[in-house]
Amino acid sequence: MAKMGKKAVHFGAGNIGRGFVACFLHNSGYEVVFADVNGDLIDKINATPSYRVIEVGSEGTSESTITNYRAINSRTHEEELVEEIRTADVVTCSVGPNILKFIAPVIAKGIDRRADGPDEQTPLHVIACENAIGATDTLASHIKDARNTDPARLDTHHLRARYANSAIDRIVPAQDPNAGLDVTLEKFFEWVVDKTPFEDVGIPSIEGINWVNNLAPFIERKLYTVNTGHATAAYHGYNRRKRTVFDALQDKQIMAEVRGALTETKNLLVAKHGIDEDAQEAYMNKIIKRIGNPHLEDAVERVGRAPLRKLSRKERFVGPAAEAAENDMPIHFLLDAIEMTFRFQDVEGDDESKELSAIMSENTPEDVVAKVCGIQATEKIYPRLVEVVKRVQDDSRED
Ligand SMILES: NC(=O)C1=CN([C@@H]2O[C@H](COP(=O)(O)OP(=O)(O)OC[C@H]3O[C@@H](n4cnc5c(N)ncnc54)[C@H](O)[C@@H]3O)[C@@H](O)[C@H]2O)C=CC1
Ligand SMILES: O=P(O)(O)OC[C@H]1O[C@](O)(CO)[C@@H](O)[C@@H]1O
Repeated sequence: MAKMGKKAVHFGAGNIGRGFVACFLHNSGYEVVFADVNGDLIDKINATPSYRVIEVGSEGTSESTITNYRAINSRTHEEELVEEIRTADVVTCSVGPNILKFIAPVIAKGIDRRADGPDEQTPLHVIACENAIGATDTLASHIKDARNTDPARLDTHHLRARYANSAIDRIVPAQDPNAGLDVTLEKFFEWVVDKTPFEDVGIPSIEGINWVNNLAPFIERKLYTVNTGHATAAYHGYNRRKRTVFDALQDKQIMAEVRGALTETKNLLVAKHGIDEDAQEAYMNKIIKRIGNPHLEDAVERVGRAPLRKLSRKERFVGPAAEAAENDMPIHFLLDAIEMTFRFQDVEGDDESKELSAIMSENTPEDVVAKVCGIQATEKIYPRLVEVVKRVQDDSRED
């Protein structure tokens, strides 16, 4: 039976927002106020009293029903949203790492209006649920930016808000446009949150969260296994004209590329975090099975979306490859995946793939590596990335 009275404001009423975060908040007794910029979606949410979350997998299908939510357009109804944040218990988001700076100002205004807890009001618990290392820290730094908050009150900000990083893992593919608000997703989920920022003010009771003291190994293991593997399959699949990730993994050569890339990240994770090698091997096999779920119909273009973000310094390919290279570990398969990512250009509906294409045609290989991957000439991986970029540029000139 759901407990009443708690409120969460969730930015981003998309796939992971409706299908995962809001679902868990609802099941834990929260009223969920969605904040989004998509007017049609807002109207649909406010006109639909419930939606279904449908879990699919080889074990069969199961459903749950989500109720007790509302939606606010953060572009047109800022004052209303500020008040919701002032009176909320939790703020979460799943908008994409590049959008965090845009949602920060309204959150900052809501926090500035709160009472200085914990006696008067418990500080707001803020958790960003994005595929990025330290996404909540990034959001917090935008919120605390003097342009967004009251600089005079920064030294008491921690009395009004606390920030915890998280790792979130669940495959939620693009949804059938005729499905309304319903979300179809995989059964598996993992949501790990750093509990240390909340310990003295109370950890929110959200069923399903694994609260930990040290998030770093969890987020790196997740990003460098699930996301590296998934994106490797997607980019190789895209370049070999496969439709879905499942289709890509039926190709033995692509499967070998995925296994190769994940073996390279496994070597790094084992050496860096002391993760047991057999446990990591088992995790890797489980991930390969998950990303190959035939029931998800997950298009390679969705999984490959935003290639510039995915080629950046702290992300799923360049992050582990740069670190492995510094430690003289093999990175052959990661470089293959990076090459396939550089070839993901001019994809319909993906602005970053168009931007990538322009960057590739207007810059030297050295400048591309610096601009896109954030890698310096002094780093061991640098000449190998330059070689990859040069090969992709040469091939495009021949086309
Ligand atoms: N779909 C998945 O399988 C998973 C996604 N994630 C992460 O979750 C985040 C969101 O991914 P999805 O839900 O798949 O994307 P999505 O595109 O389905 O949802 C994003 C939502 O954010 C909204 N939005 C955009 N700008 C906004 C703004 N300024 N203010 C408020 N809302 C705004 C969009 O209108 C959209 O409804 C990404 O960081 C992704 O990496 C993490 C784990 C799994
Ligand atoms: O925007 P991104 O980083 O591709 O995030 C979505 C990805 O997150 C994952 O669900 C993993 O949790 C991938 O399966 C999915 O493609």
